Amino acid sequence: MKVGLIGCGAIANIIVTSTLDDENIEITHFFDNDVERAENLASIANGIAVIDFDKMVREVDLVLECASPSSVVEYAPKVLSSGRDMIIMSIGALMDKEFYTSISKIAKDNNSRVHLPSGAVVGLDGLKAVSNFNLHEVNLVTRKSPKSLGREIDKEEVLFEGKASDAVKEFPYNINVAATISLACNMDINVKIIVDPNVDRNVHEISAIGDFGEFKTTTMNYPCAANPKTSMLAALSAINLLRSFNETISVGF
Ligand SMILES: NC(=O)C1=CN([C@@H]2O[C@H](COP(=O)(O)OP(=O)(O)OC[C@H]3O[C@@H](n4cnc5c(N)ncnc54)[C@H](OP(=O)(O)O)[C@@H]3O)[C@@H](O)[C@H]2O)C=CC1
Ligand SMILES: O=C([O-])CC(=O)C(=O)O
Repeated sequence: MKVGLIGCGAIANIIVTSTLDDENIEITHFFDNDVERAENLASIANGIAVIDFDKMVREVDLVLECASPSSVVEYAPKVLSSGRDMIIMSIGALMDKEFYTSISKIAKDNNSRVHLPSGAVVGLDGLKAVSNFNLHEVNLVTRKSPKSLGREIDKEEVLFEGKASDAVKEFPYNINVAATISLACNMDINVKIIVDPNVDRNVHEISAIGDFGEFKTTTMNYPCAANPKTSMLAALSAINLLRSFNETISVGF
């Protein structure tokens, strides 16, 4: 499977360096605002730094976005209308209902699919399982360091409390997980974002209550060295998704 990347930053670097020896995943095309970044990563993988986006789409089987919510809005319609599948990391873009509906239709009409990795949280398997079984409430509390959230503070502070659809607008690079959870359970979930000078992890706590019972998950992520907003698990979940396309037995659904 030939894969083209949009975005050659922290997530892309982990994905590329971790799949170099994987015979089923061939990351061949590298596209970024910053051509030098694309060239550097392309040289590691023996691939091509892309100038002509449309050409890249024609030459790959799948496009993996790990760039920004605005890149999803700009490029997803093109990729999906060409019949190519797409993996999206900047999932916050899909909280816009009109955009979500429009790319769903494009994908359906062109026989392409959108894949959303679980990203920097655990627990989506359970959430999906209970989502149609009278789920009452889902909450996410995210706690990150001042460095991750780009704040200079010396004591804990709640930066945001509200719905996921608003959280992704205020923190487009820090809370895509809220969008993933919302889409998994078909609910605009409750989100609290805390900046905490006493943590060096990106911590996400999910709690869900419904007729099934309740569950809580806590993910205490190491941030990526190249981008402290982003957790390593986000990249690892995309690698896991890429590998799942070649599995004959699927586990964990
Ligand atoms: N789903 C999840 O659980 C998670 C999702 N994410 C999201 O994944 C995305 C990638 O994260 P990460 O690798 O850490 O980000 P980085 O900032 O490390 O890398 C992103 C790269 O993409 C480039 N880029 C951004 N927009 C465009 C565009 N329109 N066209 C071409 N290149 C573009 C950036 O260039 P420039 O710097 O010039 O903008 C940068 O080089 C982010 O949106 C992030 O919020 C992150 C963590 C978890
Ligand atoms: O990586 C993380 O911990 C979460 C994140 O940035 C996001 O959801 O956008």
